[in-house]
Amino acid sequence: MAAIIGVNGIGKSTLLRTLGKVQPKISGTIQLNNIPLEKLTDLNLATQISVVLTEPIASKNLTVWELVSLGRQPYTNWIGTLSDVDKEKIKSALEIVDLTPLKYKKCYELSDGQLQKVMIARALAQDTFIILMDEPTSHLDLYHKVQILKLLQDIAHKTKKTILFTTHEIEIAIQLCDKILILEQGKSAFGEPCELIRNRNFENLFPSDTITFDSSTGAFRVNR
Ligand SMILES: Nc1ncnc2c1ncn2[C@@H]1O[C@H](COP(=O)(O)OP(=O)(O)OP(=O)(O)O)[C@@H](O)[C@H]1O
Repeated sequence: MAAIIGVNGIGKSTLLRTLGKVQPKISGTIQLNNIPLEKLTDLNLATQISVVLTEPIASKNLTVWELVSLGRQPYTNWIGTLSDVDKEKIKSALEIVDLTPLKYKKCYELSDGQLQKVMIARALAQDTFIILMDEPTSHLDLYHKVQILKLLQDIAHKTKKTILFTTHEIEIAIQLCDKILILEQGKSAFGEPCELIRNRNFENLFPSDTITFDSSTGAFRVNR
């Protein structure tokens, strides 16, 4: 599980959306298993990368089951008939995020935290080895932020999927992520949290007259 962090406007969402081919790249090359992203068809890509963005869900009128079943779209025929395998994948995705009891609820009836779990389940149902998520914990309270990120960590470790997400929750990311990418103007650091702390990579993230990073606790302190 890896997080992309950095100050507002540094380009976290742009990078994530570009990696998922949701928007065209500005420059450079992106390869997936040595194949340039632009050479892959959208359908092929949809079996390898699932993307969860911050845009509100188009139809909250769908039930939880229906929304999660959209994750099977790359595998179903053109009318979207679900096979037994599709149904099994949806069922297991709902079980992983603990939403089985809510499967017939309409999405507009859910809390923000439950809705976020539905989006994770949709990505799981898509059954890709890479999941990209843009700010999966925005609008959640501290407890639910930690709950969602622990769930993602658990999924990444148990299923061996790569989960890459953007976040402003740097301190939680330091505690839960295997790797962190710190986006900065001109240079970016990528590595294990402890390695980044050792290399003092968090220390210049914010203006030091306002916020300093305490490497002994892995936390930020507001300068009074
Ligand atoms: N590599 C780049 N080159 C030029 N412009 C860029 C690049 N990356 C991002 N931008 C532009 O910078 C602006 C902010 O980018 P983006 O929304 O990705 O930042 P962010 O880090 O996700 O911000 P926030 O934390 O506020 O959500 C956008 O207008 C985007 O088009």
